[in-house]
Amino acid sequence: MSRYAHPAGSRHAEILPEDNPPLPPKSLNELDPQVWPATARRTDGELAVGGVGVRELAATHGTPLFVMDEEDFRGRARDFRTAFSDADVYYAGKALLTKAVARWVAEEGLKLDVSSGGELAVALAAGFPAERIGMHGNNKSTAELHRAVETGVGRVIIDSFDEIERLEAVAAGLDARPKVLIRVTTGVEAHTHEFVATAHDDQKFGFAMSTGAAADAVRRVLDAQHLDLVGLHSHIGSQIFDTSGFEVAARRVARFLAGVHEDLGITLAELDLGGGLGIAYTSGDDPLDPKTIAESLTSIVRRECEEGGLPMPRIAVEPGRAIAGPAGITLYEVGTVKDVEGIRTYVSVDGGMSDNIRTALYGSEYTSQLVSRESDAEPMLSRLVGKHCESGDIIVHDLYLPADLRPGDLVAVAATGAYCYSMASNYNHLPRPAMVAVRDGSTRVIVRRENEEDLLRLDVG
Ligand SMILES: Cc1ncc(COP(=O)(O)O)c(C=O)c1O
Ligand SMILES: N[C@@H](CCCC[NH3+])C(=O)O
Repeated sequence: MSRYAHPAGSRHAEILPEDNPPLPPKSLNELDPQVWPATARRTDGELAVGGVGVRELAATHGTPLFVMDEEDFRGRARDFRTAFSDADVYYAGKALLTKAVARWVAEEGLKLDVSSGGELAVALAAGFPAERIGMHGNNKSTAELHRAVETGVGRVIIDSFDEIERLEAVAAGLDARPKVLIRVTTGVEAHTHEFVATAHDDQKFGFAMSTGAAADAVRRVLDAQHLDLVGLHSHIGSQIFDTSGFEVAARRVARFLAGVHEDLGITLAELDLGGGLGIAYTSGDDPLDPKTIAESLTSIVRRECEEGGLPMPRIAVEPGRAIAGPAGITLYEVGTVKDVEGIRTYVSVDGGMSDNIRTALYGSEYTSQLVSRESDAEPMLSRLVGKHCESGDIIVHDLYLPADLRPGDLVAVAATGAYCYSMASNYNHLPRPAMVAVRDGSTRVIVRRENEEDLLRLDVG
């Protein structure tokens, strides 16, 4: 079970107790299909994804390298579309957004959630239809709102009283009337890391239902002449494994919808229940499947609406991680193997917290293996670390790698498709890795590797 999955408080940068290492796995070469991308296979010992061997990928494109299994990504997008066939599925671009990814999303018939002007710009550059985009953000600037309204995004999710005024002014200036949803917080304590729980009252997102702010926001938006209120939005957090948090939130927000109907005589047609479905980072993780969650949410909303005497709204969801996460791996080359006698072996690779900040930030767990070959050597208790000047620059806290691991070997970390590239940095002036999409034996660079020129491009001093 991932540490991340527990409401463990601020466990970021915490080092696991040394006396409690995990048990070695049965095999160091076996790929758990729950954790690795759908097309991942070992052929003659070497890992291939999308029919392309990792040695060829590393030789041609260098390391670290993000490798996206296009078939896996598209398959998961399709699974959501099928499960939510009577609803709207907005892929949450914050998990991973490139022009190619935006096109996959469009081709698979999903809509797109963007949470900044930058994400909107990437989507538009990819030719993503503006009317299928929803715009999020707890502090959207006037310029961002202007761009969203001017380009005709399908909806804006309002997050603050200031934004109501700002968006009304922007819309009036453009003589437009954008569709808007109000983001409410339901008071649900999601079972996840506190940094990514978003529905309790003491945090920055949305309008609290418990304090009356949400009801106030509804009234103010209704008074705004240039805003077309179409629904409510609730997102409880991210990397969640149990249905109960989603269910309680769905019930509360559907009741609130019924309250709006009763008090104001207004029927809001849309109910967006956000994203947040967890994925398997390790074999112990047990993710929910889209079909189960779709059935449960739909029946809860239906029941509440029947009881409140209002028509069933159109449901929307916003999965990000559950579509992009399992489709991606990161390929690294081992640089040094350092045995700290009696404790563990530190395996340093050519990336680190600049391409995966999640371990340092949330104490996340990952699965990693030697992938350029297989090995029958003894399992060696290891810590996979990067090349940054931080002792917290850890990619995988505790794992077993084969004792014959040596510099030049390739290791892969699974389930890095979401929130790794999108949260990458240039710390220590490391160029950000390239990203390739692999499918049916062919490889396409979808984001090129940064180089020294890129690192110096903005430094005009
Ligand atoms: C409003 C909103 N929608 C969707 C998501 C996507 O979440 P996830 O990637 O966990 O599905 C997030 C991130 O937590 C979010 O804040
Ligand atoms: N970035 C986070 C999740 C935040 C989701 C966006 N609201 C992660 O890596 O898990």
